[in-house]
Amino acid sequence: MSLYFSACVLADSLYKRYVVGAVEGKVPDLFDGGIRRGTDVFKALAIGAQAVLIGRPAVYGLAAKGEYGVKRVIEMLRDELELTMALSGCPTLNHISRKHVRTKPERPRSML
Ligand SMILES: Cc1cc2nc3c(=O)[nH]c(=O)nc-3n(C[C@H](O)[C@H](O)[C@H](O)COP(=O)(O)O)c2cc1C
Repeated sequence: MSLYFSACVLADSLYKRYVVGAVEGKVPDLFDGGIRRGTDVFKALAIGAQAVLIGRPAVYGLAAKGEYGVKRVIEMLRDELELTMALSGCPTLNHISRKHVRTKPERPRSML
């Protein structure tokens, strides 16, 4: 996700303008691809997604431990997301916002 996320945040204004802007709430804004941990879910929601999709992590869980493995993958993502929310001061999903993530150009300012 970090590479994927870098691409996303660098294109953040384009994403907002042409994706979120274009659909204008007419269709759900789903983030698909590269979700591997709860922090990835948090970042996707912060840049405007309403939900995320997972593909390979569920398949990996299935291959390792069958139905239980898929359940564990989802539990781990949820637990990591909840921890990230707690550490970020977000009591609910609605509290996650764009101000919780920084793009590469914004980074030096945040380090002052
Ligand atoms: C086993 C498997 C089958 C998939 N089949 C389809 C498909 O039939 N049509 C489709 O549009 N995407 C399909 N995908 C792509 C997923 O919907 C998703 O876009 C992709 O896995 C990226 O998410 P990930 O990084 O979490 O794997 C498939 C992915 C996997 C792993």
